[in-house]
Amino acid sequence: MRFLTAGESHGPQLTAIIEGLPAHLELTADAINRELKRRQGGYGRGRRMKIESDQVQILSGVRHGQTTGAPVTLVVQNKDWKNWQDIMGPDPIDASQEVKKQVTRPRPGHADLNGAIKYGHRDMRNVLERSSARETTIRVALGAVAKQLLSQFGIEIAGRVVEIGGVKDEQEYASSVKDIQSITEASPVRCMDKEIEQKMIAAIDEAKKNGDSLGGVVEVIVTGVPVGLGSHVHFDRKLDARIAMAVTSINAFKGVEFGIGFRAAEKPGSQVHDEIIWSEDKGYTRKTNRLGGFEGGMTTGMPIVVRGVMKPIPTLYKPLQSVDIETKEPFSASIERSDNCAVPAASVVCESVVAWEIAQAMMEKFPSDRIEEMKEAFEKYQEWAMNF
Ligand SMILES: Cc1cc2nc3c(=O)[nH]c(=O)nc-3n(C[C@H](O)[C@H](O)[C@H](O)COP(=O)(O)O)c2cc1C
Ligand SMILES: C=C(O[C@@H]1CC(C(=O)O)=C[C@@H](OP(=O)(O)O)[C@H]1O)C(=O)O
Repeated sequence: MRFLTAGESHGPQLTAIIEGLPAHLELTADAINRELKRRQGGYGRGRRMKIESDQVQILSGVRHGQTTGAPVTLVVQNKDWKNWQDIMGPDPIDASQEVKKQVTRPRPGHADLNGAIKYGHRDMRNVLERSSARETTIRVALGAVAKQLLSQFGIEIAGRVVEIGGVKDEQEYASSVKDIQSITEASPVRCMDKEIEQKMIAAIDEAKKNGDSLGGVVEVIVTGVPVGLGSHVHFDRKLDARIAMAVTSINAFKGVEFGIGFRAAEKPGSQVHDEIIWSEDKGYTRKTNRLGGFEGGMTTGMPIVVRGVMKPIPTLYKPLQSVDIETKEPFSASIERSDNCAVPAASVVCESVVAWEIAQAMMEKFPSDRIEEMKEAFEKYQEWAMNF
């Protein structure tokens, strides 16, 4: 199973094409729209989110609420496009026309300058339009499809915010996805602790007042995963490695860890590795889950626990040193609009990219053209693993 995405932040639409989904999977626009709405929420977002109200159109591969096995095309329109048509249109302009809203002032921390030099764009709009996290909209639509597939196998996924700007929620993850979902849905910062939530909100407000931005840490857990997704036999089949790639591909994500993650460096092996136990009703499990559900690039069957760190948003009202590429003069930042913290929204993106990687690993382990056949193979394997 694979996908491609296309689309600019202020272009007409975002598009994704998925190839390799089994036939007869129930898929509705409503299920995808619920996820798109979740991504748009969250404290700290800028004015763009007041313009957009993301809705998916399913343009191929689904008929009467079920996949047919053909490629699935998903489209989300940019409402803001109507304000950008003369700037972002594909038609050539003649020499007498002025290119409007040219960008010649690269923002430290964004893709502007590197992309401009690499692709030879004097107008850095040609870079920022695609490097914008607007693309995460369609990644969430893809994640919604993946979640739909995973739900057929009882695999559930939830995300929460565990840190914003140094304000931390130290509570260990809950093993119930439902606990996380119910609390984070009601929380504007998608945090599980009410008191800490208020401190996070205050930190975001304070940063905004100072023309600054904040990053943070998000956590995603996945339950119901069978043992043995991914593989130890080759580097690019290791599922933890693929998830790490997917998480750090989210705009502004700079690191990833599984289970106790970087804290493993401080502890002896006896306090890191999870002891193996067996029981008649559960088969092989682990006493603890410090390794976050992975050994040897494969799932252990314990919940997957993955965390990603997001750096603060690069577009700042507070000036940072940069250089205008036309005049070579230093300038002070002047911007129109930006998010000042997108960590809560990014937790939904993180869930989505993790869901996609797991769905893809499921398709590799139980390859099939029909969802029913895939379920049969899954159930047979679960029984085999239990009796092993
Ligand atoms: C949901 C989300 C919203 C974002 N919103 C903004 C924004 O409003 N302004 C901005 O400068 N960067 C924003 N970013 C971050 C940039 O897209 C990102 O820093 C940029 O693409 C450069 O890539 P890098 O940080 O991964 O190196 C956002 C990221 C995410 C995940
Ligand atoms: C559009 C979204 O996020 C955008 C991500 C983004 C960036 O530079 O990454 C910059 C902003 O774009 P704009 O300049 O149009 O306000 C955000 O609003 C979105 O999340 O849907």
